[in-house]
Amino acid sequence: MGLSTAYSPAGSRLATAPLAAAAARRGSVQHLRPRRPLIATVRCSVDAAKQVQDGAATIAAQEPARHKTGRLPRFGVFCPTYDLTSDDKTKSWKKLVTIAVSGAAGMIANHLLFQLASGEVFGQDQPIALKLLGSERSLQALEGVAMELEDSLYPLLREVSIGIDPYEVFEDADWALLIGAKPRGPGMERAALLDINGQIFADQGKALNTVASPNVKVIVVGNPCNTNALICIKNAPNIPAKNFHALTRLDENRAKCQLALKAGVFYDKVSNMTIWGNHSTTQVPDFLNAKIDGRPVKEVIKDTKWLEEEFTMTVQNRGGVLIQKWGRSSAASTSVSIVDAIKSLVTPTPEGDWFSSGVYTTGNPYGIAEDIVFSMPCRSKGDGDYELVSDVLMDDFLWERIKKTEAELLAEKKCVAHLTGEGIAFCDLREDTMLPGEM
Ligand SMILES: NC(=O)C1=CN([C@@H]2O[C@H](COP(=O)(O)OP(=O)(O)OC[C@H]3O[C@@H](n4cnc5c(N)ncnc54)[C@H](OP(=O)(O)O)[C@@H]3O)[C@@H](O)[C@H]2O)C=CC1
Ligand SMILES: O=C([O-])CC(=O)C(=O)O
Repeated sequence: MGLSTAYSPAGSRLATAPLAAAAARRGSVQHLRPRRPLIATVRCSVDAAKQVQDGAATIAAQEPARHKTGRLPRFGVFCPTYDLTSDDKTKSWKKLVTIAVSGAAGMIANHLLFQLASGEVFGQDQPIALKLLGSERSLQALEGVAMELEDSLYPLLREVSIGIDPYEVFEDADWALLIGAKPRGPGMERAALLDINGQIFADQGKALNTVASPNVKVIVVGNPCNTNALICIKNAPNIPAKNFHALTRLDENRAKCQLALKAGVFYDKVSNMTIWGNHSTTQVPDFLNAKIDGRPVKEVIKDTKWLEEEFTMTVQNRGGVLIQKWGRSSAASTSVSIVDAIKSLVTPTPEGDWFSSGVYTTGNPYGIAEDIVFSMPCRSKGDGDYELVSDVLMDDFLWERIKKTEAELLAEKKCVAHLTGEGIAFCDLREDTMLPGEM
């Protein structure tokens, strides 16, 4: 079987043709693709060692693959030399779902990609294509990830492709799981993190707007995820704002775990768990509306001081405590929570229950400031969409804390005004609040 690794210049006709087609489908192109070097890799051999050695093969070797597929170069048996569609005809599978994942060589993705490929997330009759976004920095690692996916022989995994250009990787994506982001380093101001990562999400929002499926569902994981999601929304005007989520499901799962432990019940007895607000230490785990075995938490756990103080702080700081113990931030449990978040959108929410997600606030029934991304209680019919739950209780304790996390998000929004098209950024983060992973 042939082998090639190719480097292609930006803007080649072959590279841009699919973009033009996507733009034509959409009717208008809001953002033109920036011209910059493109590195894409073709993997059409099972000889991994030779692949790594052959790091700089020719453009010519890559172009035939692009001609045949009109898509990103693929890996292994997913190369265009093998026609997978002839196999699919004999199977009663659903139509292929295309999932783009950024930060695909990172720790969270290293769990998530295998859960996606196994069928655990979208079901055993749902074939998937994985499109992995990396960078020049991570390209080799990304190839390693793709090789491991191949070696796992997942029947539902019908395509693996990698790239470092979001305009290629996000093409026709039905789901975009945006994980890649720079971690905050020692001594780094939150404002600097907002700016560096915000730039990544502005670029990726533009790319999604131009080439993804018009109804793509986007889950932003990379921190600060609420504000990154807002930046994405503002840079993707063709995609409904409702389609964007900031991941707060890990916080919900952490809160459920703490309540179950305190009440002496198994996790599955805890329901209606809302995380309000920002994925930061100002987040509000709502014990007023949560239930244990169908009963209000406050009827089961009568220790209000524990709920207001220890429970709340444990959930807010869980990520940081974990980093102190493990030396790295949560990766496996984050991946599980991304799986939970997707499943919550593609399966009907059980009657009377709900789930938390960071979503766009415009039109919310609670009186939370409009035009930010705020974690709130959601329900889904299982069609990928959701509605906000309106019948929730509110008291002074809960509302006061909701206002604090709202204030933080409004301040973060001002810091990224230059990335949302709202003018000149002014960053005045009074308290330098933390991501859950920082303490
Ligand atoms: N919302 C939530 O609940 C949680 C969010 N997180 C966040 O998820 C993100 C990813 O976490 P994790 O997978 O553990 O992190 P890793 O460090 O393992 O991977 C992150 C990836 O981000 C990419 N990246 C993009 N820009 C930069 C940059 N400037 N410097 C360094 N890396 C960059 C890198 O990929 P490449 O080079 O390919 O771009 C890297 O592989 C982080 O922002 C983390 O804070 C973590 C836990 C929970
Ligand atoms: O700060 C981080 O990277 C980790 C994080 O979000 C969490 O554990 O909730």
